[in-house]
Amino acid sequence: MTLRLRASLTRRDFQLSIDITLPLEGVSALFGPSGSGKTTLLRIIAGLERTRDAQVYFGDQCWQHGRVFVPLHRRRIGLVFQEHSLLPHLSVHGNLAYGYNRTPTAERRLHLPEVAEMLGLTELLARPVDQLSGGERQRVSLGRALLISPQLLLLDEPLSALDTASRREIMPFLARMAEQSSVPIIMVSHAPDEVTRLADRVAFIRAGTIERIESLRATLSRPDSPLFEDNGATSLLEGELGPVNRHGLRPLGLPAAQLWVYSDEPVGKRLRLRVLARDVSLALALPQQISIQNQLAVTIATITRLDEQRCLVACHMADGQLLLSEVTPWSAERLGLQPGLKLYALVKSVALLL
Ligand SMILES: Nc1ncnc2c1ncn2[C@@H]1O[C@H](COP(=O)(O)OP(=O)(O)OP(=O)(O)O)[C@@H](O)[C@H]1O
Repeated sequence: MTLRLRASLTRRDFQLSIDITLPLEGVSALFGPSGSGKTTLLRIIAGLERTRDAQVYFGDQCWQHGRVFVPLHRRRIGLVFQEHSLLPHLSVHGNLAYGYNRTPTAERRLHLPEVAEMLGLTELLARPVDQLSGGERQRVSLGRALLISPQLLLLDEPLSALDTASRREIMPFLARMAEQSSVPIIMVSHAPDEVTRLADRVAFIRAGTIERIESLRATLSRPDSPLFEDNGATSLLEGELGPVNRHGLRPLGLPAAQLWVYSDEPVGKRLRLRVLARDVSLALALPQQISIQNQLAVTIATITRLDEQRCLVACHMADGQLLLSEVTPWSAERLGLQPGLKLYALVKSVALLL
């Protein structure tokens, strides 16, 4: 299933010109700088920005083309914005039930108890929404949008009004919602950590045009990815969680490509892990007397000179996943690094993306 979108729009200092086909499975992030047109694009998809000559097709449904213009409520889109827009005089339950009760019975696919459970709201159902934290309120907004059983969820920077602790708290719920609800999500974000954590693919927008659409994995494997602006190059690894050892650590991934992590998730659960390239060192032999637990046999795929002081070395792990390491050009020369060389990656720190 895809969203096909063609639209152009001119404002005083701003020109939007879009012609894209966006796959709709899972989470698509719309990533770009402030003023690049992210919200405008979302509004065109929702039918809130009525541009002449735009064409919007959701799968084989025509939402806008020529004289056809389907209004927002008939597009069956769930919307969540930066600031919550809950009904202040109602409880959590009242807010969740609001859209649900207005959805025709035949179209209801998601129901209140399961959505409340998914978003950790079951214990809060009786609470008035003005007695909730910012993060809890945003979870209610997500639940309310889901309970109209939408065909598509549009999230416009849903976490950006929250403080760091609330963002961290809500991310696992968002991830779970994306995984369990099977509703495709388009999420506007300018936070690389959100995108790395939640997205399956990224559409990069700049000055009113989509520069490219690529899978998260593809974007993380190129050294010039705009997602690296904050933390430098980052690897995204995936694996199944193993049982806890006597030190409280658990293996993630296949035995030959295993990283040790702390986690309370169940055995067998697939988890994403983020590793910053600057936290990965390379060694020609397996070091013996070293505190670093995570030592992996890898093979160099490519070496890219980033600047005077840094080389990015992309390595294949034994399971085929790509692990990036940042080293100095001096180290690269000293170790004789070249594509095809087998060596060891020492991973100083990993972050589980729950
Ligand atoms: N109602 C409006 N009238 C005129 N210009 C507008 C209007 N809304 C947005 N703009 C302009 O259109 C351009 C794109 O705005 P848009 O809100 O889509 O960007 P954005 O990428 O979502 O930005 P941000 O990340 O800051 O929210 C900007 O130059 C903005 O100033």
